Amino acid sequence: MAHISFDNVSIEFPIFNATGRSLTSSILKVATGGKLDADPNGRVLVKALTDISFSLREGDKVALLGHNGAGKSTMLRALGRVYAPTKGTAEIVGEIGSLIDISLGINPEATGRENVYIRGQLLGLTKHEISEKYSEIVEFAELGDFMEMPVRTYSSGMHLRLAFAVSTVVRPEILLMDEWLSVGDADFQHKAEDRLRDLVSGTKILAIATHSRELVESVCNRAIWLEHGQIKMDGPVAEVVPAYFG
Ligand SMILES: Nc1ncnc2c1ncn2[C@@H]1O[C@H](COP(=O)(O)OP(=O)(O)OP(=O)(O)O)[C@@H](O)[C@H]1O
Repeated sequence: MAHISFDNVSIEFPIFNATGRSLTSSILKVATGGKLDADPNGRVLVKALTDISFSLREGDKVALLGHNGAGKSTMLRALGRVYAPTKGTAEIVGEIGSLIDISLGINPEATGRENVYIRGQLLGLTKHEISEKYSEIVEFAELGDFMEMPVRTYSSGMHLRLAFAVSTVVRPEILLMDEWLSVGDADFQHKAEDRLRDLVSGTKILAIATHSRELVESVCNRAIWLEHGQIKMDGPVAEVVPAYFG
């Protein structure tokens, strides 16, 4: 059973070329973003997440809400095991799929076909699994003979079609998204929307960082509101969304 449990998780970034003296308050400054603090040596620390505790179980489709710098992306990266907690423990059980930065690993000098294999392997698929899904990916991306051309010859929309088609071919238990992907021209967007909805409905746990009320209300059943790296509210969409968006 896929599940996630964060117990007093904090994530801090030490900044090596800044000192506490550059902060307007020597102890703590809060503006937009996480909290800025200084360690005993006067080194600046960005406290991106502080004492975060929550658990997610199968069926949870959670929106991460919060102003710029509140900690949403850091939280997604912690959920994806990209960042380990500086303090506390994060237990993440289940196969993770990330639609954050779908172009990651795409090599402009390689052909579309070669990139399907590169990106597919980054997503955790074996060569054999990619070969099995290859025609589905090409059909979805509608790139035809361009699959044999280097990606540097693609338009930006074609590039995104390829990245989207490969990235959405996996069916993870835990799906992480940074906003709803909107790619390609009107026709492709329509197809992409259907594919994303299908992917989201098939996933066991979804975490999506977003600033869109409409998206939260149509896709999620739970919302976590982050403020300066801490949980301000965690509950059903019907409670958190009106409190956050007003
Ligand atoms: N690699 C990093 N090094 C230093 N500080 C970082 C790093 N990544 C994030 N931060 C800090 O952590 C805090 C949270 O950032 P994060 O990107 O998680 O916010 P966010 O809620 O996703 O914001 P946005 O809505 O603007 O995307 C911010 O104060 C940011 O400055």
